[in-house]
Amino acid sequence: MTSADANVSVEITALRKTFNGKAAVDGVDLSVRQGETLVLLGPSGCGKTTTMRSIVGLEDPDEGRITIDGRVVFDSSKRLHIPANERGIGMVFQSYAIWPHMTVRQNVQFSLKIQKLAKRESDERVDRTLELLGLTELGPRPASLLSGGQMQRVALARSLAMRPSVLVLDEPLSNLDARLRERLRIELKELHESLKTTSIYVTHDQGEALALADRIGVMHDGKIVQLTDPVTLYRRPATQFVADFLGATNFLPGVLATGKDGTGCGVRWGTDDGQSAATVQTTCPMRGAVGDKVTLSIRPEAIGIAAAGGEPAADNTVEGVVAVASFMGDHTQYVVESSAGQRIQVKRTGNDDLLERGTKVRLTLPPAAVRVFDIEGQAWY
Ligand SMILES: Nc1ncnc2c1ncn2[C@@H]1O[C@H](COP(=O)(O)OP(=O)(O)OP(=O)(O)O)[C@@H](O)[C@H]1O
Repeated sequence: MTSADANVSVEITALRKTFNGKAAVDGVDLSVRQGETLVLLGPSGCGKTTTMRSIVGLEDPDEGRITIDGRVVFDSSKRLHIPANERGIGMVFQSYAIWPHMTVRQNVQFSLKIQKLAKRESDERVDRTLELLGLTELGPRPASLLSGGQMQRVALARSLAMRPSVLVLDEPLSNLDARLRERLRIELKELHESLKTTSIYVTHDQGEALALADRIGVMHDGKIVQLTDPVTLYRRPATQFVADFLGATNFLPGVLATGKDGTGCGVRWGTDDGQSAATVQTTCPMRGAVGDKVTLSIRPEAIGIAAAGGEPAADNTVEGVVAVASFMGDHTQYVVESSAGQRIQVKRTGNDDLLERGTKVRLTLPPAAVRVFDIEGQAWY
């Protein structure tokens, strides 16, 4: 019963879990590599927690198979379900779940009692873990007297002290305020770099996912719709849902105008019937027929903006008027009303002069930054 691939830590095959006849997890296949942080990201109700609870052993899935380091811990066809406490998984949840009547040190030590370690080894491990998480000074303090951030650090210390083969974290930072969340996010990242514990991290916070993940699996309606590294996910979303969920983007309706596979395709955009003046050349391969309805997507920071000087119309440019200009310190956020009537978001960083509301502008859409989605919302690569 061992996995063929030693680089795989957690292997999930055809996982399915229904509640009252409705699938919460609907055929998930997932391989988590040794030492990586894999983030499950998605909107509320998409099935992240149910997937995570199935891995940990707190949920009894209807179908599928789960292995951890080559050991089968769940197999519906064999009615095999190894209990949670025998799966060797450390868990950190949104609610801190630490014992308030114990000190910080006792909290961490208590988790090791289950492992029946010799006292000296247990003491050493506790010391090392407290040090790793910057909790040494707080060791004697009753856990009830800690701040939220400190409590979450204790919860993490408690799991890490057990040296789990896999660490599962479910929205561990979501009860903390924004500043603390950012600080702990950096600490988590550093901790992972030094320990390389295989981690599965569940969140609906895209910033957290991008910052922490080696790979992100985006979930939608119980399925993983894209699984890749953060940069690819952001730059090459596979579906319109992913493009929309991860970061801001402009969606513009258009009609396929030209194109041969291998050279990219051109889209008349602006209105559903393609009657506007602008043609956008893209590097996306041709996957449809001229006249098909498509949706263009371009990120606000990819669009160039400059005051219009009466230049002749050219491909990949759009004329418009600044409707909103918001200076945000490190960037400026514009909303431009295009000549075809769309409102297009543009984000500029750097020291460009601010373009005031009412300024006539020309937007530039670089071909490689434009993605094309068909009416099913699938991207063309
Ligand atoms: N114990 C349960 N009984 C009935 N329905 C459930 C149960 N647990 C989850 N569900 C349903 O299954 C679906 C997936 O829930 P799940 O908690 O896995 O989603 P999630 O992506 O983790 O959401 P959130 O971010 O809000 O926690 C939801 O529709 C939810 O209402």
